[in-house]
Amino acid sequence: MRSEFVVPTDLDTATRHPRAAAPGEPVGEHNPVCYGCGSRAPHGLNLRTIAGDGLTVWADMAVTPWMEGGPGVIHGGILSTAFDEVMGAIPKLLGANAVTVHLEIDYGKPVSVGSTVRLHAELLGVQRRKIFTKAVAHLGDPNDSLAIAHAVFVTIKGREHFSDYVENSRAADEYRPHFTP
Ligand SMILES: CCCCCCCCCCCCCCCC(=O)SCCNC(=O)CCNC(=O)[C@H](O)C(C)(C)COP(=O)(O)OP(=O)(O)OC[C@H]1O[C@@H](n2cnc3c(N)ncnc32)[C@H](O)[C@@H]1OP(=O)(O)O
Repeated sequence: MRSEFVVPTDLDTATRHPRAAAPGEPVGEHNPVCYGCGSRAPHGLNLRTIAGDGLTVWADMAVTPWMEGGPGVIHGGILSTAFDEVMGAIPKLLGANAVTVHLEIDYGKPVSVGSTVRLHAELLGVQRRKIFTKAVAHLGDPNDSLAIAHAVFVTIKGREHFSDYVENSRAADEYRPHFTP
């Protein structure tokens, strides 16, 4: 499948954090009310991302009727959200808090409502605070991809980054103690 994302040639390697989820274990939600992974998000994907071998993760997403875009197929924005979420678990394997600064999707084939898509993401490398990732969506054969995504995440200091916004969170009551000096 075609992708024009240019992966820098001078990326550094990185190692899995000693306390990161082991292969086969869920990576865990970064926010219980996150649209992508939150188990308590009233609307959302409720994706459960699992650590793979090395610096990889995967998740399965059932494509249900509310995800429809074109007749009978998934909306590209939903697939994009799922990619962002799954690739966003890679920084956690490195023990880092990070947010997306760049997300690029190449859509190769329509994805049918009723199917279950597997999203598989891997670390490409790091460069200073930047974390480069790639992901593939498929129906069981990773070599027969439906779509490919690339994303760049940048590490942040969680409290600093979210302090001006945390009061807007549905879970503000739970977060407040962590943000009070
Ligand atoms: C109790 C506490 C709880 C806290 C718990 C936290 C949990 C962890 C939450 C995770 C949540 C994930 C959720 C899902 C994924 C989202 O949905 S994330 C949401 C969408 N993303 C955002 O809102 C990010 C908005 N952007 C920003 O806030 C700022 O750009 C950032 C990320 C803080 C970076 O700003 P900065 O610190 O000033 O850094 P800056 O020097 O501009 O950039 C750093 C590097 O990134 C590069 N860069 C910046 N933008 C780009 C770009 N668009 N393309 C390529 N490179 C870029 C820069 O060139 C620079 O590179 P180098 O100079 O090292 O080569």
